[in-house]
Amino acid sequence: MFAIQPTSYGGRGCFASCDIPRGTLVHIASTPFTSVIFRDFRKEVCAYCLAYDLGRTWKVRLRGPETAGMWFCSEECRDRWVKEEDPSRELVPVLEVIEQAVALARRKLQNSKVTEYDEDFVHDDFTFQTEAIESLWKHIDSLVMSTSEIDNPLRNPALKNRVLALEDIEYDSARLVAVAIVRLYLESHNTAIVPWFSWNGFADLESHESDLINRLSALLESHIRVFVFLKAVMPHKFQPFVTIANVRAVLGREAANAFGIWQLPLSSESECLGSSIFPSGSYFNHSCDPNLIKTRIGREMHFTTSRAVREGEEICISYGMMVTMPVQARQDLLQEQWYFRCGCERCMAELGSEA
Ligand SMILES: C[S@@+](CC[C@H](N)C(=O)[O-])C[C@H]1O[C@@H](n2cnc3c(N)ncnc32)[C@H](O)[C@@H]1O
Repeated sequence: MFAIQPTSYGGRGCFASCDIPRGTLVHIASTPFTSVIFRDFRKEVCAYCLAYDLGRTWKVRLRGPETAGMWFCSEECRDRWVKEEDPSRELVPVLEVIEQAVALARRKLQNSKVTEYDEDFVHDDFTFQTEAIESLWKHIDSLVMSTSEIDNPLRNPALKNRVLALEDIEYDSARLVAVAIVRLYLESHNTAIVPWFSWNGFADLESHESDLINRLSALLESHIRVFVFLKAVMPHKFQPFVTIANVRAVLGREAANAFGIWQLPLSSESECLGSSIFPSGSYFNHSCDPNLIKTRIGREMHFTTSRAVREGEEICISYGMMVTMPVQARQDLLQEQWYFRCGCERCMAELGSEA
């Protein structure tokens, strides 16, 4: 019903291949390539259908001793998660190891006097030039490589505190990256995958890594901690895939492509419960006069036309609740939160008439 083609203002976009009536469901993005329910909410959000009942704790856990930090609203959801997300049973042990490492790190941190890193890698005078960022990552690589042969980064004094003092949001990022790395591992072992589910399909998405860290220097330090943590805890067979390039690939793509898992029904009071990346749903550009509505139905994202669309017209969603704002406020919000200058037809027309 639509094809992905280049646009003149913002990379690729989705263009109608035929006339599409209003109210047509043009796409369903079903299983995320990777996703995470934020730590604060994970007991209250079903790991399969994402049901959230105003803070009620769900009771169903995985069968067996591993809990992998997941709660389910029903046994049916639990069994569907295992069947659809982890048929090869590679993911649960990885998530479990992360959970155990977090618990251990928290205990160690409580018993030690360490509350901060010995020294941040990103100093006040750090310049966010590409070369500076690349050479910092090279430095991290050499620190990790010098220890990983014989041991893990927890034994390296320059890295240890960095792993121990991870923030909740960094554990969330670590889970998001770990799921993607398990997918990559499975793919490299020829486990059957659907096309939208390939690492290449994921890596083809846009990255906003440099915009992200240029705006908030702490994020570079944070990405480093996520990498070092995964290097320390991911089981041996996944280690060849725990590379700086892969960690940066996931975290950079999250910034440009993640769909927030918002509490339903959606309102300005809704909590953001987590984050999912659906490559197949990531080619819809933003418009301040959208003709497509995205709706979360359980764990799926549904994309439905909100008016009739002509063949050849671009189909766009709105990335946030901003269509009623004045043009400059919309531009500022999109730049601030999504790192791009909106080039949609409405903005161009309104900015043109203001000039
Ligand atoms: C989810 S991706 C959409 C697909 C993307 N255009 C691509 O080629 O991969 C979001 C990115 O597309 C670009 N984009 C989306 N809507 C835009 C708009 N209205 N104006 C300018 N750039 C836009 C921005 O770079 C944004 O970070």
